[in-house]
Amino acid sequence: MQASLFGPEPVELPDATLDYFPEAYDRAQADELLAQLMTQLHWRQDRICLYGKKVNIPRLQAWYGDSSANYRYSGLTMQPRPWLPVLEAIKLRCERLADCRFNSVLANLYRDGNDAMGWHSDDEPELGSRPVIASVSFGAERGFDLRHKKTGQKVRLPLAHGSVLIMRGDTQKCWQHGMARTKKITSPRVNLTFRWIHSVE
Ligand SMILES: O=C(O)CCC(=O)C(=O)O
Ligand SMILES: [Fe+2]
Repeated sequence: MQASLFGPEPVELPDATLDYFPEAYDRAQADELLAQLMTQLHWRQDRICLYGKKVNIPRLQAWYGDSSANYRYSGLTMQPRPWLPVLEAIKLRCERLADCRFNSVLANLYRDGNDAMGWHSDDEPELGSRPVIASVSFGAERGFDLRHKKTGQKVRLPLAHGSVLIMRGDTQKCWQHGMARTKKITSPRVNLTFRWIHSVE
């Protein structure tokens, strides 16, 4: 497969390094990959403890990677599922675009505009100090919100069907990101974030 025809488009923000490839995949490829990811991934409903109550998180998730890429989450050690061919192919494309390697991917399925992700940084110790994260989007275009931790500056990047956003440098240290609910969206979106997990003892 050829590399992206367009981009990267650098997104100029203080204390962040972002490269956006709006058409890493063309429309036909992106349609096909969306269908494969929706049907092939082992989507599950995770629950978190909120004010002492177990509640469903507002999206479905799946975790794949090398068997060594364990990570700890709320006191549990999570084992990734072994790679699927569709994920390995997308991983390779991201490794070429980002010029680095990934050993795991967190997949999120936003079934419609009611599904969302709260403000956070991808700053777990397993990710190291200046992680490179490649975020691939298929399906409904949703607004990816960024908020500077010190200045409060806010930006919304609409992430297109078939796009790749690469976050690196101080992006996680200085910014939070999230995805708000929206009544306007009634169709699904799949997002894959490729990461390198270091083993932490
Ligand atoms: O769905 C997105 O675009 C963001 C996903 C995300 O922030 C994450 O998986 O950590
Ligand atoms: Fe994130």
